[in-house]
Amino acid sequence: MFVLVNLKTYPCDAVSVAQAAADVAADTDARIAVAPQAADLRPVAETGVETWAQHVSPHDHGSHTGSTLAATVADAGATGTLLNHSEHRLKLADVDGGLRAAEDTGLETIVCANNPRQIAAAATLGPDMVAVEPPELIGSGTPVSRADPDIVREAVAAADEVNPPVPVLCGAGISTGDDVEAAADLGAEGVLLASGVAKADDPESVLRDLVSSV
Ligand SMILES: O=C(CO)COP(=O)(O)O
Repeated sequence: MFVLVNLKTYPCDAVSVAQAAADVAADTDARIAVAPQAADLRPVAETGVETWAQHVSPHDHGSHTGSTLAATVADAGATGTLLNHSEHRLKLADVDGGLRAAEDTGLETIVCANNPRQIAAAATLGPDMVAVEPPELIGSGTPVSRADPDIVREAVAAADEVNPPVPVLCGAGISTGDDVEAAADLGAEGVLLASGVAKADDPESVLRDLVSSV
């Protein structure tokens, strides 16, 4: 199971969460990655943790004020990027363009989606992975793998129908090893989570519990 911690814009210390994630990954052989804000990519990557961007733009160098280029995040140490997170929705053309920009730079990609129909559309675009996150459960503390297991099962089936090798992650409310185990039982190959780690008093112990069953 792949555990990807999206730090969003939570007021946590990105480097100390990244260091904790790097330590837990080294001790356990679990695959754990951290996705900080763009400005924190380089110091996070310097901890040695697998580092992902939260978003990249479809653009190349030029007159694109406010954009985050795939080449720039890769240069800062990111090896992958999320696209189309529920809190950063994109036009279809920009999901496709972001994917192509990431691929050209050698970044791994995850396209996020709200539901199984969108997962099918996302998988058709050929990302490395897709992630289903029902918006109403994001930040709720109620894990999708328990609150809405069918959405995970149906997302796995939808991705399998259009693009069989594409792994499906699930996210929203995931915060314990039991939640990760439940996600795996539903066919997910990873989890995407945020508040359970970013808002924890002791992120390292949460991370250790998260990977205890993987
Ligand atoms: O949006 C998410 C991860 O990208 C999920 O957020 P929570 O783990 O806070 O529910």
